[in-house]
Amino acid sequence: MQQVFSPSNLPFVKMHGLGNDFVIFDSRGIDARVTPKLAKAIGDRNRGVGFDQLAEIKDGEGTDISLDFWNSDGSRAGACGNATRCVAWLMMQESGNNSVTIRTERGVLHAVRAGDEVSVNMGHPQRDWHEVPLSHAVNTNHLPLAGDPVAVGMGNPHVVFFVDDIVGVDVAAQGVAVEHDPLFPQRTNVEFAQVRGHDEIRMRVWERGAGITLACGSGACATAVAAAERGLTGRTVRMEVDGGWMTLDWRDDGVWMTGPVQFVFRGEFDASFLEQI
Ligand SMILES: N[C@@H](CCC[C@H](N)C(=O)O)C(=O)O
Repeated sequence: MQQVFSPSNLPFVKMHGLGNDFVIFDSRGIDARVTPKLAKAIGDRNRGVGFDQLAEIKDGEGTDISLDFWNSDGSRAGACGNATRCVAWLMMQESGNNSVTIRTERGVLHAVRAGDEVSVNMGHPQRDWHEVPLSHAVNTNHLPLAGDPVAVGMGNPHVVFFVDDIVGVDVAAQGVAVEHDPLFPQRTNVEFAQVRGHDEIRMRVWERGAGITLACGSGACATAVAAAERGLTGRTVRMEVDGGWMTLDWRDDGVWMTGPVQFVFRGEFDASFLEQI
């Protein structure tokens, strides 16, 4: 019988990476598990705590830990780069080590300290249509959509539009329309990118299941891959998102993403809140 969360076993941590904010649970050693209903209630910015994503730490499987991710609409996500960096920081603070291995839906990720920032190898990009995934076979470098975007899977689906004037993009209106386009059977994250030079990109994002966020780590990785594939940049870029700056480095062993993390507070839920869910 699965244990139901109760205030005594539901402490949480609030963190953000470049303003992409997270509630982090540590479910290691207990049977209780997050549910879509619980995630959606906690993610409500008026009635709950509010987050872009919830990260649930579970026992490792040949790794230090495992991680599951939930969006604020209660949907699951196969990857969450900024939350991975935040949790990696927590684990490194706990262990005193400078690296951590993390099992996620997309496989084993490695994170390391990078000065006062955290780097994570988000793995290799998925470029075949069925890996992204898309609903049918198309050229993922030139999707049959207005704006000629690129599709890249990073454990979750992304579609990247290159634009000349990123300030003028209506991210919400265009983002929600593309998120729900039938070409994406699992919906998609939507990035808009303006290339500033061979090693610099400005990116804004509409996230599947969360809407506009100040940063998206897997989206930044997808954008860096798309730009390099199109020959618009090299494989190492500095990227400015609404929440600040990060570095992307597409190496032979995967796409490394580096940026800051910020601990905000530790909290615990009141029983009256949990009882209403
Ligand atoms: N902000 C995350 C991406 C979170 C998941 C995304 N909304 C999805 O549903 O795939 C990141 O930093 O990667």
